[in-house]
Amino acid sequence: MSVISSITVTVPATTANLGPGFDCIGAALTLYNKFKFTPLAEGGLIISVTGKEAEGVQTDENNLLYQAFVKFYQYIGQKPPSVKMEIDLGVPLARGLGSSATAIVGGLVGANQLADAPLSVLEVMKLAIAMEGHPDNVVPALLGGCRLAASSGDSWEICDVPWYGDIIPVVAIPDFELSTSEARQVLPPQVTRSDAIFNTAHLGLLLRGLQTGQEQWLRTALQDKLHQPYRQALIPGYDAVNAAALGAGAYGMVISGAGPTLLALVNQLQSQAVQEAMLSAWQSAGIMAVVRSLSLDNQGVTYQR
Ligand SMILES: Nc1ncnc2c1ncn2[C@@H]1O[C@H](COP(=O)(O)OP(=O)(O)O)[C@@H](O)[C@H]1O
Ligand SMILES: N[C@@H](CCOP(=O)(O)O)C(=O)O
Repeated sequence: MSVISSITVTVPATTANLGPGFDCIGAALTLYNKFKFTPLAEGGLIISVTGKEAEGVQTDENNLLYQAFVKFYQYIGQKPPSVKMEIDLGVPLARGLGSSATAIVGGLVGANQLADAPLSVLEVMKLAIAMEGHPDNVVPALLGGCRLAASSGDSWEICDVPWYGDIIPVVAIPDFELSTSEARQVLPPQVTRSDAIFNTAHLGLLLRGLQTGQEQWLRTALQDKLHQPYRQALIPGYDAVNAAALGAGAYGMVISGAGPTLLALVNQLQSQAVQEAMLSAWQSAGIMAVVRSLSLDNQGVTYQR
């Protein structure tokens, strides 16, 4: 076995659901968390966190990055080593940009590398999906790009979704948190057949719209009936920001992940106007926000020894 002094794992943020693809589609974005793992000869656990919102991350054994690290060693039947974990936060917490997915993927990949990579990427992916409970943020965080995940028995079919180059993701990130578990609690346990059909058709159209950039398809496709109607009430200013984004020429606006970040898909020409309109609408509703134009990350998780 080789001796590793430390390993740094970089994991991208994600935007899950993309409107009608609840719990099955997501894309990796150019915003990153970095996790450095150093084995400790003297024993114990040390967790340090830097970056904006660092005080929101636990620094004991309840830390999600550490829980994923431990999960990996349980899976391979070994005792987790003592470790120092240095977290550099670039992904805002509990905003619907997959911060929990970065911690789960980072912990599993960091542990796998420290242990000399006994698990394949697919095995790590299955563990990550099991920990997160749905695939749509951990899969693109791990593999990059836009990904559709479909379960097949106890395995997963993962499909790379082509993304037309001129479709730009603009994220409007408010200064309040909404935990994914809270945003899942408002969802009904059952949906009507007509709502299921609506989303099936719109997700199909979305895949073609993302691939071709066909404007009218994208405008129609971003609608959803499975989660957004129930979650909008948790996001003050939602209607105003949506109207502003559409008025400035966005193809559409959706809730990023479980929210509260709002994601507009735009073309290059409209990007600046949409960003300004979303920011101003949120400010008028009394909410501070950061609005950014991002790109798709096509690499997924990376690591350096
Ligand atoms: N870098 C991190 N290290 C450890 N835990 C993290 C990290 N980022 C997020 N978490 C945990 O995940 C929680 C947020 O998860 P969640 O509610 O699913 O929101 P998100 O939409 O950001 O994934 C945080 O409150 C924290 O407990
Ligand atoms: N499909 C999930 C996605 C949650 O993503 P996150 O980025 O908010 O963790 C959901 O909508 O609940």
